[in-house]
Amino acid sequence: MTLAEPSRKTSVLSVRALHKRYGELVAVEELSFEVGRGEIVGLLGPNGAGKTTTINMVLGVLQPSAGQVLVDGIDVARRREAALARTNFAAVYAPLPGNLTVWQNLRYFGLIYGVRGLPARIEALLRQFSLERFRDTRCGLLSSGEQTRVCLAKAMLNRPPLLLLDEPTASLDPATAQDIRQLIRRLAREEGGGILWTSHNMGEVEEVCDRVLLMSRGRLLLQGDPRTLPREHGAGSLEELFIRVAREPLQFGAGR
Ligand SMILES: Nc1ncnc2c1ncn2[C@@H]1O[C@H](COP(=O)(O)OP(=O)(O)OP(=O)(O)O)[C@@H](O)[C@H]1O
Repeated sequence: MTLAEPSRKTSVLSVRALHKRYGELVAVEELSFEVGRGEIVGLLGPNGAGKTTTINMVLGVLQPSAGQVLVDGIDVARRREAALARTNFAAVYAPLPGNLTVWQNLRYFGLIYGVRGLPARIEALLRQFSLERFRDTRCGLLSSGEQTRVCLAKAMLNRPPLLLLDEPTASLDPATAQDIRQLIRRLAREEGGGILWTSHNMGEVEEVCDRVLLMSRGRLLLQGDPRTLPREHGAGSLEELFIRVAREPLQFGAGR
């Protein structure tokens, strides 16, 4: 199957009964969820809830203790390379090499991903992310917002059906963060990929995400539309619901 072929599956990500243990600590427990085509799903939870562990298992960086991850219908454990060709990732803690220019970085990662027609793809991304004037600038010299745009351009090189974004707007000023959110929403709409997004900014989550998954202590406790979920649980806002789940996870079933 080539990347251009549409998949018959509607989910770009299926996480099934995923489990991760670090010695005695259960970091992720019986976690199951889906991300649909063109859908932006927020993965939320207090520090230590298991979000990064989950993302690393989706990326095939960490091996699950049990359970299964399917990217675009492909089992990551059995066909890692094919699954990874259908995903990409951006996070502030994974910046691009600062000594390479924007163009060199896009070329380098484009070669790793085996992108066909790479020069034209790079030019299109430079335009899409308003990066043309930084083409020959070393990434280490760019501002945080500009570096985020380059990271997102890199993440779109292979037109991934699944995009993982770990706090993509952390450290950005409010105006730049809003620009980035609009850009990401447009990408989901126009490119049709699914996005799994982590953030601690509940206002941003309400604005961007179609659905949220609220985790605590490794378990998925609540999920739903970020605009209606708080009311369903007697909270005035997503932030209030988040704080209640963080402080009283047992009320939401964390101890089961
Ligand atoms: N390599 C490891 N060895 C042992 N424990 C680990 C390891 N990696 C993570 N943990 C533990 O697993 C739990 C989940 O961590 P994880 O980083 O997935 O949380 P998180 O939800 O991403 O948190 P944050 O919002 O702070 O980034 C935490 O208790 C953490 O201390």
